[in-house]
Amino acid sequence: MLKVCIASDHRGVHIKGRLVQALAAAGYDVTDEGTNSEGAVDYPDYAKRVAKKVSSGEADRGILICGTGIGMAITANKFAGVRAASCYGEVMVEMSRRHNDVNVLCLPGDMIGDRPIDDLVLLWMRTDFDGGRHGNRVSKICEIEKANLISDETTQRTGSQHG
Ligand SMILES: O=C(CO)[C@H](O)[C@H](O)[C@H](O)COP(=O)(O)O
Repeated sequence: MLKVCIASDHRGVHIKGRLVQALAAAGYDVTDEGTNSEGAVDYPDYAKRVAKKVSSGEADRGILICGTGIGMAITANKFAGVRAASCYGEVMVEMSRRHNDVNVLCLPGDMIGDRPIDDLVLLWMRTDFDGGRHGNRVSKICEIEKANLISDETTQRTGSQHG
């Protein structure tokens, strides 16, 4: 059974609990990486916990929830082998698996509110990658990632434009 790791910031914590229960009830091996209160936290800290596990192979899939899913996706995509996308709605969720082999689903807590999304997340969990021409394209993403890692090492780029 797939291992799935889940985390949220304060804008997604109201959804995380019920998703943990739904995933466990469906037989997935779920690890909850927090946050566990509504106190404000920084989404990169939680995206990192999940993305590290997916990147290392400790988890097969990750699920992250913040206000929009965008900050979580930006952070998770910094980790090798992670393909994270902010998706909401059946088509986006299904296509993220079938065409992009997305392994970290990022959800917009602000847009979900109290609506049940268990079915949407379970759809994402059970949808397989189509492979074929999509496999060639995802391989190109992996090649770009590999080349960028090497060029980062050689150019020793450091620093940030923010903060
Ligand atoms: O990461 C986000 C945006 O991409 C999330 O929406 C965060 O949850 C949001 O930025 C947190 O903002 P807050 O005003 O500190 O609650």
